[in-house]
Amino acid sequence: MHVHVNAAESVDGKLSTHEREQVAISGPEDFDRMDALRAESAGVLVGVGTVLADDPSLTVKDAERRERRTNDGKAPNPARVVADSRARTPPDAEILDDSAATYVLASEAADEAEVAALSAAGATVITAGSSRVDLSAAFEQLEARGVDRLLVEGGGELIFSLFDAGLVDRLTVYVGSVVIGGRDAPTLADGEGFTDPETFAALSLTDVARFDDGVVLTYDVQKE
Ligand SMILES: NC(=O)C1=CN([C@@H]2O[C@H](COP(=O)(O)OP(=O)(O)OC[C@H]3O[C@@H](n4cnc5c(N)ncnc54)[C@H](O)[C@@H]3O)[C@@H](O)[C@H]2O)C=CC1
Ligand SMILES: Nc1nc(O)c(N)c(N[C@@H]2O[C@H](COP(=O)(O)O)[C@@H](O)[C@H]2O)n1
Repeated sequence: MHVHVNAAESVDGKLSTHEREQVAISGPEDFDRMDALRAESAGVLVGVGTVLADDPSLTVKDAERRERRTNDGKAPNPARVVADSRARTPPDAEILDDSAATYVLASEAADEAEVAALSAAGATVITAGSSRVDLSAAFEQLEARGVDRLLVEGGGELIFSLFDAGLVDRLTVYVGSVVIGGRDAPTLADGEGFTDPETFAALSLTDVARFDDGVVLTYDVQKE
């Protein structure tokens, strides 16, 4: 599985406000760059925290990009994938409309009735892990279904877990020219955090580019 994490943060590293409400940190050029990344992906992954906060659609917005995908024999939109240990995704969430396939990665702790409701709403539920989604195992099941290239859009809890599990290949971060602040505002990588410097995720900076009134930093992730 190739995993590319892309997100937008303020200069102080926040993904949104302390109220966890969606804010547009990117400008039009960066949203278009993100749309191009979606069009190149087999799946777009977010955590359920992002679904609950933002209710994103995760579709390719540009019609020409969707047409190119169709001409290449692909579905117009990549699959939508949500990491959702307890199957909390609302059955009327945007990611469950009929514009693309949707996978819910759940754990064995998910309530059977919630799983059934998501299946009835059109999702394919993949179970991996006892109390939290085992991301490596879930990715193996996605690959078996042809989803072999993931764009991860957030949020901070999920992104930290992916780094912690050594699953990230590439990171692009748009740094918008704004300060959001707030000790409880989500950051690019939340979770428990690393303690031993030996275990920090090591990155290699490969590009710096200006988009809108901010910069996009591109990193390859060093793997052992
Ligand atoms: N600026 C940006 O680029 C973006 C900002 N956001 C913002 O991020 C915030 C949401 O982020 P978070 O609250 O951190 O939620 P999140 O989107 O990272 O979801 C976390 C949830 O995912 C589930 N999960 C299942 N398996 C997991 C695993 N192995 N590791 C970690 N989580 C797992 C858990 O239920 C966990 O609570 C919102 O405020 C949203 O607006 C979200 C995406 C992009
Ligand atoms: N790249 C980026 N920049 C921002 O400023 C953002 N607020 C986000 N948020 C994420 O964008 C996605 C929206 O998807 P749809 O337009 O609904 O398809 C979603 O993943 C948000 O969390 N991203």
